[in-house]
Amino acid sequence: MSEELPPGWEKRVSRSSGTTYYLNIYTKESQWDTPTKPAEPASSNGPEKVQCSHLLVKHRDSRRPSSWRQDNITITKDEAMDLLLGYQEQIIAGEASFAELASKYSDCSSAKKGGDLGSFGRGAMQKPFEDAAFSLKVGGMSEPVWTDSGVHIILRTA
Ligand SMILES: O=C(N[C@H](Cc1nc2ccccc2[nH]1)C(=O)O)c1cc2ccccc2s1
Repeated sequence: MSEELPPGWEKRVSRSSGTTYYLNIYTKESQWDTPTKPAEPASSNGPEKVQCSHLLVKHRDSRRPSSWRQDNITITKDEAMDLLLGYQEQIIAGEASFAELASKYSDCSSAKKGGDLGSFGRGAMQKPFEDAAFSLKVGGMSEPVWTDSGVHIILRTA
């Protein structure tokens, strides 16, 4: 029986194990499983820009341990994480909106806009923040992310 492969795949035999595998001719990625749908062309490099809101909790070792909320921030990193996890729980439980809690508790000046940072491309924000933001789908919320500013949760809005 002619084994018709979906378009974009080539059947190969592994030199080491003699096992059949399949090569995506666009991305050169290989897989053991027989493909059932056309090979995806090279995946895009992701969006050029994202729009995010964030809730930042600073601590005594933050790059700038001061904010609109508190002139001199003295809590420890552990205390900052505990606070942030509490906010995250409230948001996930639907007890409060992201924007509500960011407005009240974020140590970033973006708190005035419900945490909205606007749209930004790669290279604009501290790398751990950027990597988390660009890995989110629209509507997705990150796990806590550490930067030199403190610890954040990020909501991608566009
Ligand atoms: O760096 C800022 N604020 C810092 C805190 C901070 N550190 C961050 C690190 C990554 C992303 C956002 C961040 N916000 C501060 O107030 O000490 C920004 C505030 C705003 C406000 C509006 C739009 C962009 C930005 S970036």
